[in-house]
Amino acid sequence: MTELQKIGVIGAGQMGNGIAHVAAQSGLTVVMLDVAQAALDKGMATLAKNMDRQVSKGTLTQADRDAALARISTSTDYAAFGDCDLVIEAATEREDIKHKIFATLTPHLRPDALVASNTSSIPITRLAAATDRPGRFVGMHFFNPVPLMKLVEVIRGLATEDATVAAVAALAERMGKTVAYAADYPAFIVNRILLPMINEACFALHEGVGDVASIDAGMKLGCNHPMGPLELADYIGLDTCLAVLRVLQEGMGDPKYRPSPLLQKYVEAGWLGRKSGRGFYDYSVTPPKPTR
Ligand SMILES: CC(=O)CC(=O)SCCNC(=O)CCNC(=O)[C@H](O)C(C)(C)COP(=O)(O)OP(=O)(O)OC[C@H]1O[C@@H](n2cnc3c(N)ncnc32)[C@H](O)[C@@H]1OP(=O)(O)O
Ligand SMILES: NC(=O)C1=CN([C@@H]2O[C@H](COP(=O)(O)OP(=O)(O)OC[C@H]3O[C@@H](n4cnc5c(N)ncnc54)[C@H](OP(=O)(O)O)[C@@H]3O)[C@@H](O)[C@H]2O)C=CC1
Repeated sequence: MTELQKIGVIGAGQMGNGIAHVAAQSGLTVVMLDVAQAALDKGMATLAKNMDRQVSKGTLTQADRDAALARISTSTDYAAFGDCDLVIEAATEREDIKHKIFATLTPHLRPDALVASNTSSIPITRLAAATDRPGRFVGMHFFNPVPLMKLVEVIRGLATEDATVAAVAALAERMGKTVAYAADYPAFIVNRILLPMINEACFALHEGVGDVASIDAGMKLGCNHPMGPLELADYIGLDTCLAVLRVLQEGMGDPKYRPSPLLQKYVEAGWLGRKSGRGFYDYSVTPPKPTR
Protein backbone atom coordinates (compact mmCIF):
# COMPACT_ATOMS: atom_id res chain seq x y z
CA MET A 1 0.00 0.00 0.00
CA THR A 2 1.16 3.55 -0.70
CA GLU A 3 1.45 6.09 2.14
CA LEU A 4 -1.66 6.22 4.33
CA GLN A 5 -3.66 9.40 3.64
CA LYS A 6 -7.03 9.06 5.30
CA ILE A 7 -7.61 7.49 8.69
CA GLY A 8 -10.59 6.77 10.86
CA VAL A 9 -10.53 6.97 14.66
CA ILE A 10 -13.14 5.17 16.76
CA GLY A 11 -13.72 6.78 20.17
CA ALA A 12 -13.52 10.52 20.85
CA GLY A 13 -12.27 10.16 24.44
CA GLN A 14 -8.87 11.31 25.65
CA MET A 15 -6.95 8.91 23.40
CA GLY A 16 -9.21 9.14 20.33
CA ASN A 17 -9.17 12.92 20.24
CA GLY A 18 -5.42 12.95 20.88
CA ILE A 19 -4.78 10.55 17.97
CA ALA A 20 -7.07 12.60 15.69
CA HIS A 21 -5.22 15.77 16.78
CA VAL A 22 -1.73 14.49 15.96
CA ALA A 23 -2.82 12.75 12.76
CA ALA A 24 -4.48 15.91 11.40
CA GLN A 25 -1.49 18.00 12.43
CA SER A 26 0.68 15.57 10.46
CA GLY A 27 -1.33 16.22 7.28
CA LEU A 28 -3.71 13.25 7.33
CA THR A 29 -7.44 13.49 6.69
CA VAL A 30 -9.28 12.15 9.74
CA VAL A 31 -12.81 10.92 10.46
CA MET A 32 -13.56 10.52 14.17
CA LEU A 33 -16.52 8.37 15.27
CA ASP A 34 -18.23 7.87 18.60
CA VAL A 35 -21.60 6.48 19.68
CA ALA A 36 -23.09 9.87 20.51
CA GLN A 37 -22.72 13.30 18.91
CA ALA A 38 -22.20 14.75 22.43
CA ALA A 39 -19.01 12.66 22.84
CA LEU A 40 -17.78 13.87 19.43
CA ASP A 41 -18.50 17.51 20.32
CA LYS A 42 -16.63 17.10 23.62
CA GLY A 43 -13.70 15.42 21.87
CA MET A 44 -13.50 18.15 19.22
CA ALA A 45 -13.66 20.87 21.92
CA THR A 46 -10.78 19.25 23.83
CA LEU A 47 -8.74 18.82 20.67
CA ALA A 48 -9.30 22.46 19.62
CA LYS A 49 -8.36 23.67 23.12
CA ASN A 50 -5.14 21.65 23.01
CA MET A 51 -4.29 23.07 19.56
CA ASP A 52 -5.06 26.60 20.83
CA ARG A 53 -2.61 26.00 23.67
CA GLN A 54 0.04 25.05 21.11
CA VAL A 55 -0.72 28.26 19.18
CA SER A 56 -0.40 30.40 22.33
CA LYS A 57 2.93 28.68 23.10
CA GLY A 58 4.13 29.36 19.56
CA THR A 59 4.59 25.67 18.70
CA LEU A 60 1.78 25.74 16.07
CA THR A 61 0.77 28.59 13.76
CA GLN A 62 -2.84 29.75 13.62
CA ALA A 63 -2.95 28.83 9.91
CA ASP A 64 -1.66 25.29 10.58
CA ARG A 65 -4.15 24.92 13.44
CA ASP A 66 -7.04 25.97 11.18
CA ALA A 67 -5.87 23.66 8.38
CA ALA A 68 -5.49 20.71 10.80
CA LEU A 69 -8.96 21.25 12.27
CA ALA A 70 -10.44 21.47 8.76
CA ARG A 71 -8.96 18.02 7.99
CA ILE A 72 -11.04 16.41 10.81
CA SER A 73 -14.68 15.42 10.34
CA THR A 74 -16.91 13.56 12.79
CA SER A 75 -19.60 10.95 12.34
CA THR A 76 -21.71 8.46 14.26
CA ASP A 77 -22.11 6.37 11.08
CA TYR A 78 -19.52 3.71 10.15
CA ALA A 79 -20.22 4.34 6.46
CA ALA A 80 -17.95 7.39 6.88
CA PHE A 81 -14.97 4.96 7.00
CA GLY A 82 -15.64 3.64 3.47
CA ASP A 83 -12.63 5.37 1.90
CA CYS A 84 -10.21 5.15 4.86
CA ASP A 85 -6.77 3.55 4.44
CA LEU A 86 -6.60 2.73 8.16
CA VAL A 87 -9.01 2.82 11.09
CA ILE A 88 -7.60 3.09 14.62
CA GLU A 89 -9.93 1.85 17.34
CA ALA A 90 -9.60 3.83 20.61
CA ALA A 91 -12.87 3.02 22.39
CA THR A 92 -13.33 1.93 26.00
CA GLU A 93 -10.97 -0.85 27.20
CA ARG A 94 -13.52 -3.66 27.09
CA GLU A 95 -13.06 -6.64 24.82
CA ASP A 96 -16.81 -7.13 24.24
CA ILE A 97 -17.16 -3.50 23.10
CA LYS A 98 -14.15 -3.80 20.77
CA HIS A 99 -15.48 -7.05 19.22
CA LYS A 100 -18.83 -5.39 18.49
CA ILE A 101 -17.06 -2.38 16.98
CA PHE A 102 -14.98 -4.55 14.61
CA ALA A 103 -18.05 -6.54 13.55
CA THR A 104 -19.86 -3.29 12.67
CA LEU A 105 -16.79 -1.66 11.13
CA THR A 106 -15.34 -4.19 8.72
CA PRO A 107 -18.28 -4.49 6.25
CA HIS A 108 -17.85 -0.76 5.56
CA LEU A 109 -14.12 -0.94 4.81
CA ARG A 110 -12.23 -1.37 1.55
CA PRO A 111 -10.78 -4.91 1.40
CA ASP A 112 -7.23 -3.51 1.56
CA ALA A 113 -7.89 -1.15 4.50
CA LEU A 114 -5.90 -1.70 7.68
CA VAL A 115 -7.35 -1.86 11.19
CA ALA A 116 -5.39 -1.01 14.34
CA SER A 117 -6.33 -1.11 18.00
CA ASN A 118 -4.98 1.33 20.57
CA THR A 119 -5.82 -1.20 23.30
CA SER A 120 -3.71 -0.87 26.46
CA SER A 121 -3.58 -4.58 27.12
CA ILE A 122 -5.88 -6.92 25.18
CA PRO A 123 -4.06 -9.51 23.03
CA ILE A 124 -3.91 -8.35 19.41
CA THR A 125 -4.11 -11.91 18.06
CA ARG A 126 -7.46 -12.37 19.82
CA LEU A 127 -8.88 -9.06 18.57
CA ALA A 128 -7.58 -9.78 15.04
CA ALA A 129 -9.22 -13.21 15.00
CA ALA A 130 -12.59 -11.53 15.54
CA THR A 131 -12.20 -9.60 12.27
CA ASP A 132 -12.30 -10.52 8.58
CA ARG A 133 -8.67 -9.35 8.13
CA PRO A 134 -6.21 -10.71 10.74
CA GLY A 135 -3.30 -10.06 8.35
CA ARG A 136 -4.18 -6.39 8.11
CA PHE A 137 -4.84 -5.98 11.87
CA VAL A 138 -2.20 -4.62 14.25
CA GLY A 139 -1.72 -3.02 17.67
CA MET A 140 -0.86 0.68 17.52
CA HIS A 141 -0.56 1.84 21.12
CA PHE A 142 -0.23 5.59 21.73
CA PHE A 143 0.48 7.20 25.11
CA ASN A 144 -1.40 9.84 27.03
CA PRO A 145 -1.32 12.79 26.34
CA VAL A 146 -0.89 11.82 22.68
CA PRO A 147 0.36 15.23 21.45
CA LEU A 148 3.25 15.12 23.94
CA MET A 149 4.24 11.50 24.44
CA LYS A 150 6.86 10.34 21.97
CA LEU A 151 6.23 6.60 21.95
CA VAL A 152 4.02 4.31 19.91
CA GLU A 153 4.16 0.59 20.64
CA VAL A 154 3.52 -1.49 17.52
CA ILE A 155 2.24 -4.96 18.35
CA ARG A 156 2.16 -7.72 15.78
CA GLY A 157 -0.52 -10.38 16.20
CA LEU A 158 0.19 -13.95 15.10
CA ALA A 159 -1.31 -13.33 11.64
CA THR A 160 -0.25 -9.69 11.13
CA GLU A 161 1.50 -9.23 7.77
CA ASP A 162 4.89 -7.49 7.43
CA ALA A 163 3.35 -4.82 5.18
CA THR A 164 0.80 -3.94 7.90
CA VAL A 165 3.52 -3.51 10.52
CA ALA A 166 5.61 -1.42 8.12
CA ALA A 167 2.66 0.83 7.21
CA VAL A 168 1.70 1.71 10.78
CA ALA A 169 5.31 2.11 11.88
CA ALA A 170 5.86 4.57 9.00
CA LEU A 171 2.69 6.40 10.00
CA ALA A 172 3.79 6.64 13.66
CA GLU A 173 7.09 8.15 12.51
CA ARG A 174 5.27 10.58 10.24
CA MET A 175 3.30 11.61 13.35
CA GLY A 176 6.61 12.42 15.05
CA LYS A 177 6.66 9.32 17.26
CA THR A 178 9.31 6.74 18.01
CA VAL A 179 8.26 3.12 17.57
CA ALA A 180 8.91 0.33 20.07
CA TYR A 181 8.01 -3.13 18.79
CA ALA A 182 6.30 -5.28 21.41
CA ALA A 183 5.40 -8.96 21.28
CA ASP A 184 1.77 -9.89 21.79
CA TYR A 185 1.80 -10.56 25.54
CA PRO A 186 -0.81 -9.05 27.89
CA ALA A 187 -0.30 -5.26 28.29
CA PHE A 188 2.75 -5.36 25.96
CA ILE A 189 5.88 -3.57 27.29
CA VAL A 190 5.05 -0.27 28.97
CA ASN A 191 1.84 -1.22 30.75
CA ARG A 192 3.31 -4.59 31.82
CA ILE A 193 5.78 -2.54 33.86
CA LEU A 194 3.74 0.61 34.66
CA LEU A 195 0.45 -0.88 35.87
CA PRO A 196 1.96 -3.13 38.57
CA MET A 197 3.61 0.02 39.98
CA ILE A 198 0.29 1.89 40.00
CA ASN A 199 -1.41 -1.15 41.56
CA GLU A 200 1.26 -1.29 44.28
CA ALA A 201 0.62 2.40 45.03
CA CYS A 202 -3.09 1.55 45.49
CA PHE A 203 -2.21 -1.32 47.86
CA ALA A 204 0.14 1.00 49.80
CA LEU A 205 -2.64 3.59 50.09
CA HIS A 206 -5.16 0.95 51.21
CA GLU A 207 -2.77 -0.42 53.85
CA GLY A 208 -2.05 3.08 55.17
CA VAL A 209 1.64 3.01 54.26
CA GLY A 210 1.15 6.60 53.15
CA ASP A 211 -1.67 8.94 52.17
CA VAL A 212 -2.30 10.08 48.56
CA ALA A 213 -0.08 13.15 48.87
CA SER A 214 2.81 11.24 50.48
CA ILE A 215 2.75 8.39 47.96
CA ASP A 216 2.73 10.78 45.01
CA ALA A 217 5.36 13.09 46.54
CA GLY A 218 7.46 10.00 47.27
CA MET A 219 7.61 8.91 43.66
CA LYS A 220 7.89 12.44 42.22
CA LEU A 221 10.60 13.69 44.54
CA GLY A 222 12.21 10.35 45.35
CA CYS A 223 12.31 8.95 41.82
CA ASN A 224 11.86 12.05 39.62
CA HIS A 225 8.66 10.75 38.02
CA PRO A 226 6.74 13.64 36.38
CA MET A 227 3.51 12.51 38.08
CA GLY A 228 2.97 10.42 41.19
CA PRO A 229 1.43 6.94 40.57
CA LEU A 230 -2.01 7.90 41.96
CA GLU A 231 -2.10 11.17 40.01
CA LEU A 232 -1.10 9.18 36.91
CA ALA A 233 -3.77 6.54 37.60
CA ASP A 234 -6.37 9.34 37.73
CA TYR A 235 -4.93 10.73 34.49
CA ILE A 236 -5.11 7.38 32.66
CA GLY A 237 -8.57 6.60 34.09
CA LEU A 238 -9.12 4.16 36.97
CA ASP A 239 -11.45 2.03 34.82
CA THR A 240 -8.67 1.61 32.25
CA CYS A 241 -6.09 0.82 34.96
CA LEU A 242 -8.37 -1.85 36.43
CA ALA A 243 -9.12 -3.31 32.99
CA VAL A 244 -5.38 -3.61 32.21
CA LEU A 245 -4.69 -5.31 35.54
CA ARG A 246 -7.49 -7.80 34.91
CA VAL A 247 -6.05 -8.65 31.48
CA LEU A 248 -2.62 -9.13 33.10
CA GLN A 249 -4.06 -11.26 35.90
CA GLU A 250 -6.06 -13.47 33.55
CA GLY A 251 -3.50 -13.59 30.75
CA MET A 252 -0.45 -14.30 32.90
CA GLY A 253 -2.23 -16.47 35.48
CA ASP A 254 -0.03 -14.98 38.18
CA PRO A 255 -1.58 -13.65 41.42
CA LYS A 256 0.99 -10.85 41.54
CA TYR A 257 -1.25 -8.94 39.12
CA ARG A 258 -4.32 -9.10 41.45
CA PRO A 259 -5.95 -5.64 41.27
CA SER A 260 -6.02 -3.68 44.52
CA PRO A 261 -9.48 -3.96 46.19
CA LEU A 262 -9.38 -0.19 46.75
CA LEU A 263 -8.93 0.43 43.03
CA GLN A 264 -11.89 -1.88 42.35
CA LYS A 265 -14.03 0.01 44.88
CA TYR A 266 -13.19 3.37 43.31
CA VAL A 267 -14.25 2.09 39.89
CA GLU A 268 -17.44 0.61 41.37
CA ALA A 269 -18.18 4.05 42.86
CA GLY A 270 -17.79 5.66 39.44
CA TRP A 271 -14.69 7.50 40.70
CA LEU A 272 -12.72 7.09 37.48
CA GLY A 273 -10.19 9.89 37.94
CA ARG A 274 -9.94 13.14 36.04
CA LYS A 275 -12.50 12.21 33.40
CA SER A 276 -15.27 11.76 36.02
CA GLY A 277 -14.12 14.65 38.25
CA ARG A 278 -13.02 12.41 41.12
CA GLY A 279 -10.56 9.61 41.68
CA PHE A 280 -7.67 9.63 44.14
CA TYR A 281 -8.00 13.42 43.83
CA ASP A 282 -11.09 15.65 43.77
CA TYR A 283 -10.92 17.76 40.58
CA SER A 284 -13.79 20.08 41.50
CA VAL A 285 -11.28 22.28 43.34
CA THR A 286 -8.01 23.91 42.21
CA PRO A 287 -5.50 22.50 42.89
CA PRO A 288 -7.05 19.03 42.96
CA LYS A 289 -7.46 17.81 46.55
CA PRO A 290 -6.32 14.32 47.69
CA THR A 291 -9.32 12.22 48.78
CA ARG A 292 -7.48 10.07 51.36
C1 LIG B 1 -2.55 3.49 29.98
C2 LIG B 1 -1.83 3.29 28.71
O1 LIG B 1 -2.24 2.44 27.91
C3 LIG B 1 -0.57 3.96 28.34
C4 LIG B 1 -0.32 5.34 28.89
O2 LIG B 1 -0.56 6.32 28.21
S1 LIG B 1 0.33 5.42 30.40
C5 LIG B 1 0.50 7.16 30.70
C6 LIG B 1 1.72 7.73 30.05
N1 LIG B 1 1.83 9.12 30.38
C7 LIG B 1 2.59 9.57 31.38
O3 LIG B 1 3.24 8.81 32.06
C8 LIG B 1 2.50 11.04 31.61
C9 LIG B 1 3.33 11.48 32.78
N2 LIG B 1 3.25 12.90 32.94
C10 LIG B 1 3.99 13.77 32.19
O4 LIG B 1 4.83 13.36 31.40
C11 LIG B 1 3.75 15.23 32.40
O5 LIG B 1 3.14 15.43 33.65
C12 LIG B 1 2.87 15.84 31.28
C13 LIG B 1 3.64 15.76 29.97
C14 LIG B 1 1.53 15.14 31.12
C15 LIG B 1 2.54 17.28 31.61
O6 LIG B 1 3.74 17.94 31.87
P1 LIG B 1 3.76 19.29 32.73
O7 LIG B 1 5.03 19.95 32.44
O8 LIG B 1 3.41 19.00 34.12
O9 LIG B 1 2.48 20.01 32.22
P2 LIG B 1 2.26 21.32 31.48
O10 LIG B 1 3.23 22.36 31.92
O11 LIG B 1 0.81 21.60 31.70
O12 LIG B 1 2.48 20.88 29.98
C16 LIG B 1 3.73 20.76 29.37
C17 LIG B 1 3.59 21.21 27.98
O13 LIG B 1 2.70 20.36 27.25
C18 LIG B 1 1.59 21.10 26.72
N3 LIG B 1 0.44 20.20 26.82
C19 LIG B 1 -0.04 19.57 27.93
N4 LIG B 1 -1.05 18.76 27.60
C20 LIG B 1 -1.21 18.87 26.25
C21 LIG B 1 -2.09 18.27 25.31
N5 LIG B 1 -3.01 17.37 25.66
N6 LIG B 1 -1.97 18.63 24.00
C22 LIG B 1 -1.06 19.52 23.60
N7 LIG B 1 -0.18 20.10 24.45
C23 LIG B 1 -0.27 19.78 25.75
C24 LIG B 1 1.51 22.31 27.60
O14 LIG B 1 0.93 23.38 26.91
C25 LIG B 1 2.99 22.58 27.89
O15 LIG B 1 3.64 23.24 26.82
P3 LIG B 1 5.06 24.01 27.04
O16 LIG B 1 6.06 22.99 27.51
O17 LIG B 1 5.35 24.55 25.68
O18 LIG B 1 4.80 25.03 28.09
N1 LIG C 1 -6.13 6.55 29.08
C1 LIG C 1 -4.92 6.23 28.70
O1 LIG C 1 -3.94 6.73 29.30
C2 LIG C 1 -4.70 5.31 27.57
C3 LIG C 1 -5.72 4.53 27.05
N2 LIG C 1 -5.47 3.69 26.01
C4 LIG C 1 -6.54 2.88 25.45
O2 LIG C 1 -7.28 3.67 24.54
C5 LIG C 1 -8.65 3.28 24.55
C6 LIG C 1 -9.50 4.47 24.91
O3 LIG C 1 -9.12 4.96 26.19
P1 LIG C 1 -9.48 6.43 26.68
O4 LIG C 1 -9.51 7.35 25.53
O5 LIG C 1 -8.64 6.72 27.83
O6 LIG C 1 -10.99 6.20 27.19
P2 LIG C 1 -12.16 7.25 27.37
O7 LIG C 1 -13.07 6.68 28.39
O8 LIG C 1 -11.61 8.63 27.54
O9 LIG C 1 -12.84 7.25 25.92
C7 LIG C 1 -13.44 6.12 25.35
C8 LIG C 1 -14.40 6.62 24.30
O10 LIG C 1 -14.90 5.50 23.57
C9 LIG C 1 -16.29 5.70 23.44
N3 LIG C 1 -16.99 4.46 23.17
C10 LIG C 1 -17.45 3.53 24.04
N4 LIG C 1 -18.08 2.55 23.37
C11 LIG C 1 -18.01 2.86 22.05
C12 LIG C 1 -18.48 2.24 20.87
N5 LIG C 1 -19.15 1.11 20.90
N6 LIG C 1 -18.25 2.85 19.70
C13 LIG C 1 -17.57 4.00 19.62
N7 LIG C 1 -17.08 4.64 20.72
C14 LIG C 1 -17.30 4.06 21.91
C15 LIG C 1 -16.69 6.32 24.76
O11 LIG C 1 -17.98 6.89 24.69
P3 LIG C 1 -18.85 6.98 26.06
O12 LIG C 1 -18.14 7.91 26.96
O13 LIG C 1 -20.18 7.48 25.56
O14 LIG C 1 -18.92 5.57 26.61
C16 LIG C 1 -15.59 7.36 24.92
O15 LIG C 1 -15.88 8.53 24.19
C17 LIG C 1 -8.74 2.10 25.52
O16 LIG C 1 -8.60 0.90 24.82
C18 LIG C 1 -7.56 2.35 26.44
O17 LIG C 1 -7.11 1.19 27.08
C19 LIG C 1 -4.25 3.60 25.41
C20 LIG C 1 -3.22 4.38 25.84
C21 LIG C 1 -3.35 5.28 26.98
